[in-house]
Amino acid sequence: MIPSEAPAPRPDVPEPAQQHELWPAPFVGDRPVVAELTVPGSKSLTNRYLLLAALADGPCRLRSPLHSRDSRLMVQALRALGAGVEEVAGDGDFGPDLLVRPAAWEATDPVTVDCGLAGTVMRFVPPVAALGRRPVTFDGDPGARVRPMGPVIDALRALGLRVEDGGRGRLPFTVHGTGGVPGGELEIDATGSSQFVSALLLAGARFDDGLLLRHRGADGRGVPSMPHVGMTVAVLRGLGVAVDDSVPEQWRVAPGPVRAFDVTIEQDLSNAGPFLAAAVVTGGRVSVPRWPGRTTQGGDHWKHILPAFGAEVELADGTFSVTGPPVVTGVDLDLGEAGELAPTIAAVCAVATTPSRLRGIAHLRGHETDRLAALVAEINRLGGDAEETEDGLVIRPAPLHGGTFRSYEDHRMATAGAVIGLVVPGVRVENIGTTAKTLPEFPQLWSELLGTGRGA
Ligand SMILES: O=C(O)C1=C[C@@H](OP(=O)(O)O)[C@@H](O)[C@H](O)C1
Ligand SMILES: C=C(OP(=O)(O)O)C(=O)O
Repeated sequence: MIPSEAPAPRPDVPEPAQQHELWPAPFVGDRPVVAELTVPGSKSLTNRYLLLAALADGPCRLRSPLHSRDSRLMVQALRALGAGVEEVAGDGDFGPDLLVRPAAWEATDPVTVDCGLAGTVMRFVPPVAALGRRPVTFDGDPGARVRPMGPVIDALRALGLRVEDGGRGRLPFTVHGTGGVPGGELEIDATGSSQFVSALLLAGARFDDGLLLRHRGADGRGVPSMPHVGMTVAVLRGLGVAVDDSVPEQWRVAPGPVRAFDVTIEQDLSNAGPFLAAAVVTGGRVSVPRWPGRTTQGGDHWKHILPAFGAEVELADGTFSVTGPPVVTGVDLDLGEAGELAPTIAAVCAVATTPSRLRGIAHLRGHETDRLAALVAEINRLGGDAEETEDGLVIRPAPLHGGTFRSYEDHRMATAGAVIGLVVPGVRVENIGTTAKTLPEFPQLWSELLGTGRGA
């Protein structure tokens, strides 16, 4: 069944009063996209290092960090908690470096933290706020107020903190720190997001007794996006924090200092995705220099995912290249480890010549929007044939036509619309500016990719 007008994916979130501009997605038709480009720094690495700098035992430097809405919200949150963050000139292509002076925890006056729509801010900052002495109120966009937060709030309570949330288990809520967290053993259900695990591990070394954290999923379900937990563990170890993850779904963080650091942030491999997908859907070739040889980023999965569509991939001399196939075939993929990549993948599936099935991504219903509903609605609005399953999507080939592709304040919905628009004439993406969440340069980089931008 192909509904002509699908329901709004988030009926619980009011429509923005303001009408957003429609961005005419550049259409290339039969012209293969051939380009080389790099993208700004990783959101996940930038926001982890920013947070850990506020907890470190001395001043820290982030080189080539991401500068986007999510990273700015993290900076503002850490400043509110008493850390100093300053921009200094660096060698990065996408903005200055950041110098961070760790937080002083003595202040007692109440503050408010705006989480925007950033999962890394709304989940990672509250356990850090618990270390201080001031009441910290967390709030965010209307879309953030429906994102799952319960496991972090419950964990803080289990650690002895007072958290006022009006019984909602969501934003807004206030954490009342008392100047320290005893720590100890905790059990949470992190089936809704890996960020619940990361949030507690990131602060865990600063708890008096450290932390022993166990995941116990409803119906035995596991933690999604596990590479992001792996990233958290690797970053902590790199800063001298002892983490034992030898038992599945259990993590022990030893109490101790977080060593001050000077790091260079890798480019965001998940955000490289739409550009790589451009090669796939147009039968072109896109290369990304400075691809890390070893990385904890989930975006490294492109190496395994893009060949499933028939593309050829190569990593040579630090440059990752993708050559698109003559005919894009559908895929059957479990994306439980890489849910963040699903909107881009779904866009490629929508223009593939055979059916696709994406599995293991039920938790995408709690991302920036309900991504499963949003993808179905927007692919079908263009004449596609997409359907939700219990844990993912089925997308069948159908002739697509132009029209509006709504983005629901979701950066990855907006870039998914751009990918489809490359090969479907007349696609207009609503609010392309929402890409500022993690990639404010998207419209310019997309023009450069197509040889129509600066320096073309
Ligand atoms: O820890 C992180 O930096 C992230 C974890 C993942 O969250 P989920 O586990 O909720 O998918 C990912 O999708 C998100 O974009 C970033
Ligand atoms: C799920 C995402 O973001 P967040 O960090 O806000 O959860 C994402 O960027 O795809």
